[in-house]
Amino acid sequence: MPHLHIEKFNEISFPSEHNGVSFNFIATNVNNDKEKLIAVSFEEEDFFLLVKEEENRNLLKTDKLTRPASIHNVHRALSAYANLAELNVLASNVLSGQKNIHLEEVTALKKIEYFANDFPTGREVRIEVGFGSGRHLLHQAANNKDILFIGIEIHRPSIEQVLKQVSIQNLDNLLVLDYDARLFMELVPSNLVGKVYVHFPVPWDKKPHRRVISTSFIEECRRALKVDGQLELRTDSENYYAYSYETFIAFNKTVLHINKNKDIAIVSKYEDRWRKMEKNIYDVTMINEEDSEALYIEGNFEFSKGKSSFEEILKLHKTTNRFEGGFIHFERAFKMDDGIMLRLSMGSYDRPEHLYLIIKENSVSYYPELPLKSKSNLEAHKILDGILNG
Ligand SMILES: C[S@@+](CC[C@H](N)C(=O)[O-])C[C@H]1O[C@@H](n2cnc3c(N)ncnc32)[C@H](O)[C@@H]1O
Repeated sequence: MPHLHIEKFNEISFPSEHNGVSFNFIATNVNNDKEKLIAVSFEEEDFFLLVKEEENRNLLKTDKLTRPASIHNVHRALSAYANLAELNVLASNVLSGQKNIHLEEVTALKKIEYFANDFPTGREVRIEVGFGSGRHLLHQAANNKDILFIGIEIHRPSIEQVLKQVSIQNLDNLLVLDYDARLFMELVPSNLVGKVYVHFPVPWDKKPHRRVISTSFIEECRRALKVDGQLELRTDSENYYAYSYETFIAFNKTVLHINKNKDIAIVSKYEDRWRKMEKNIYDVTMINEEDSEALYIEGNFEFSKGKSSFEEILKLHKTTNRFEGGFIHFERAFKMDDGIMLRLSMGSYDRPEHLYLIIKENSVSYYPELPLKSKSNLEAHKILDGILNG
């Protein structure tokens, strides 16, 4: 992740603009004034830069929660701030050059709003969850030109590597999304998808709630799959295979196929490694046999008028509110010139959203964008609105 190691942090006056980058406001952690967030707008993207003043080093870096679709924009914002605030930079991995030409040309990288606002439904869709090096995804897209492939990853270097290939191979049937696939599946229209590939997911033996395969993930996949559509899990972990089998078999009206050491058309980087180590590879394929009801999610993310005082709201810091099917946890609190900001996680336990909430005298708003419109997020929002009203 891009960062600058600086001698000392200097604050500019807000708002300011430099080299096309707008610096809108600064927020300081209420419980640690050595941690600050700088709100930036650049090329229609809003995000934070994070300042951390530590005992033996000071850093200006990417805020992981709000990082924009183009990492190039973080590089630009870091350089512009350093320049404007006349920071003495001791070490840096910030690039000063032009955008990678492949990334500039490629329109394949989409934000979640693209899918939330108008999901492409003109042709069959296939989804690959956690595509890693992208070998399988790129092979499938190149060989099935009339099908739209959507690749979902949370590892930025893998995303950039695949975008480069999309440009080199001139693929117009492949879209890429940097997002948690478990949440994404909730907004895929019903009966649209031909295949969902989950190849070599992280087993998360010690943190099973982070696994991609779960009852709710299978439920959403099944709803999104057309009749005869398939959810394909491939894993080298016997433990993950056993856990997944148990989770799949609880579903009615589905057909399951189990395979051991099946050969497939293209071998991923992980599979290559396991094959060389002569590990067993397990496939669980679920075939959907049912038509599902259309996706319909009701509700909005508006806040009601009137709320508790800033002091009362700041007391929420570190508290957790649990409700049926989900929770809201107030992770951090920040002070701004004209209000306060909370960082929270909320929604369902296995698919929480992490976001910021800006609270001013007459308004409450999510930053930089609304949560994904899912049932559990809407439920969490209703409860959050109630909490803010005391
Ligand atoms: C072990 S790698 C396998 C990569 C690739 N499928 C292969 O076979 O080589 C698992 C990948 O899943 C990604 N991943 C993990 N959790 C995810 C999630 N919730 N949503 C999207 N991608 C995820 C990780 O970043 C990682 O690249």
